[in-house]
Amino acid sequence: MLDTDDHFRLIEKAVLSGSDRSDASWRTESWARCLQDYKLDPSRPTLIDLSSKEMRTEREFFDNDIALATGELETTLTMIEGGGYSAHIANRNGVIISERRSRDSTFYCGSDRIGAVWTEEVGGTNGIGTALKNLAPTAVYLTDHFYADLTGQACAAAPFFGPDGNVLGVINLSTRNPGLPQLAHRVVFGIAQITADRLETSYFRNFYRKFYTMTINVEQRSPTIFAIDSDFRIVGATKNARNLFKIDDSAIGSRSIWGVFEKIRGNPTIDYLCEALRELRQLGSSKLVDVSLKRPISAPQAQTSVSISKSIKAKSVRKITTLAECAGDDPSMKRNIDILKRVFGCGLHVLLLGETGVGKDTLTRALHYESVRAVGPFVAFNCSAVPDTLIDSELFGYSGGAFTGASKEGNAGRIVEADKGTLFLDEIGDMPLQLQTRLLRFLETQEVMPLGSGKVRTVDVQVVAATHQNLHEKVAAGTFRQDLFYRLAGTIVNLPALRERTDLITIIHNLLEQISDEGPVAVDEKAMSHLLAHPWPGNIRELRNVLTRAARLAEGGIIRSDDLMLAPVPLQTEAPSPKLAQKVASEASASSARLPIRVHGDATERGPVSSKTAASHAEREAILSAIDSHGSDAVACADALGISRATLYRKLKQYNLSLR
Ligand SMILES: Nc1ncnc2c1ncn2[C@@H]1O[C@H](COP(=O)(O)OP(=O)(O)OP(=O)(O)O)[C@@H](O)[C@H]1O
Repeated sequence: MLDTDDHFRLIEKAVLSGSDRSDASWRTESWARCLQDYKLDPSRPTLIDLSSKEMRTEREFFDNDIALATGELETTLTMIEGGGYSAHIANRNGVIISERRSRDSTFYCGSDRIGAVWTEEVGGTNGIGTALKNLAPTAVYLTDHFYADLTGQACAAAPFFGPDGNVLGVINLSTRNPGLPQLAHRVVFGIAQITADRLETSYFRNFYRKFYTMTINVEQRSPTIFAIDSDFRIVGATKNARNLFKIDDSAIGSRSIWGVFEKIRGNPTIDYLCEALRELRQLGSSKLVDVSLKRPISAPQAQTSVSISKSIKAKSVRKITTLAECAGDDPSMKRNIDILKRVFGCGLHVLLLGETGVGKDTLTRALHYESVRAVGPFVAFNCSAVPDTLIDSELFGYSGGAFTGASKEGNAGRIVEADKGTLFLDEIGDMPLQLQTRLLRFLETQEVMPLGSGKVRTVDVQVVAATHQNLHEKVAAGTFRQDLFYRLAGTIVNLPALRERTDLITIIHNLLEQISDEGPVAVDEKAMSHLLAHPWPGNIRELRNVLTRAARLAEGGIIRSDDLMLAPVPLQTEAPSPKLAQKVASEASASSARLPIRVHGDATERGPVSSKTAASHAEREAILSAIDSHGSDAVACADALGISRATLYRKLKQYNLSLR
């Protein structure tokens, strides 16, 4: 340990002259902050320990994930045994919230205990605080410390980042071992960084456990991982992925992975990637999915390899329904699919008509994945989910800075993202009139010109449009262009409502196979007769929801009529799902004094038959409460309400609401 005066002189000289070892400018800068900004005295350490009450708040940062983190510390300690190190996790406030000590505590740094605050403002130059200040790994060896009292210890710290790209905490390894060579400490420093990266990866995978994760193994060590949904839309990206591929927050939840790889399309590895994604989707029922690609990829700045994994049981992964399953045993569906198979990919656009929940989206995906286009992207765009003002830029793209609020990077747009693949335009009836003209031009020429780019790009896209609305009526009312209708209607296919199909039993069996994750589930005779008699206004979606719930309630693997809880025939034209109906009912019951309401599907049925306004009011309240609980997570909100995302977006638009 250095004499206090000598240490002060060393600091003063470095700060005043700005001279220090060229590789230690970070140290001079930190010392300067300690002296000039925080007014610390190197001879008088003023360290802070938090009370156990205060610690409860500090731990909340890590919630239930603390076990995950301390598990990593254990592993790390076994790697550096013998050096006398202890391992810590500090939260983003610089407070140590978890600790693992080596068995021999001779070289334990007593001030590095749980509850100690190690921000640079309090602890001077130190591993945790300075790593947090610079958001970079930092090794603080002996006299690098600001306080003279700490110059006998060595620490190696590395920050790790949360799923939102912001710092989550710091891994710190420290020892007072006087015989420790600096070289050995450098090795430990490397291990601290590996631990931080592993932790970041674990948090990311855990946070996005319901999604696919795609890891790009770039030469840089920091984890480069994307979380993608089943439409290949990016729902999350690690800090390094954001930096490397220039992803900003506006891209999360909106850009597809194909847009990110746009610049490197044509690369054999991307084709390989498509192949693996297809494989991923086809993997059966309850296997863990982990697809790795070994071929090099020339992503920006690195020779890399790509691996995609889904770390949860495939039962939670939406299984791709096959064309055969879509057809079932219904002659009209078989005929429809026969026609669609012939025209798909041969230049004719397709228009699917049918009530909500009949399977328009599902059928389009099946067509895509069972066609030659399967190696290309499947891009779904819901015209009612995007505010009218954004449809243009989202669909046709824009170049960087094309308008106020546009991202610097620009956006290729969904049409370009779908190049060589399929574009599913859901709720086409909601496409604003002025954009219908633009869409028509694209359908005629297969050319797009992103906003502000001035460059025309030719693409090869199979378009499938869908709607539950009556387009003829819209054409007659002048809200849908007749020429667009005819252009889209290269092939028009009407999907039958579930009550019109002749194969309900087959569909029930197929659905039970898809949803029963804890062994086979059967339906008893009485329950089956109820299922066959129900009119299914919500079509396959409603049937699926009813069966999913019933399968959970079923005792001994047999669904009985009590498990079905079928809703009476709805009052509204578009049936809310059972879950939404239930929520609507309870909302209604809360406001029953003001709004007498009768809602189907619940024992709380009351009062005279409702006015539509009252039902809408309750429905709006139910949606608001889902948003309150799930914020901007559209999937969770839709799940909670028991409706599809598309319906959620439509209802948001209808009630003039938005996700937070
Ligand atoms: N043939 C099928 N077999 C099993 N499940 C199906 C089938 N068709 C549709 N589904 C399921 O029914 C639900 C609704 O399907 P989908 O979203 O494709 O309907 P949609 O007609 O596009 O609805 P909307 O008009 O509301 O967007 C989904 O959960 C889907 O998985």
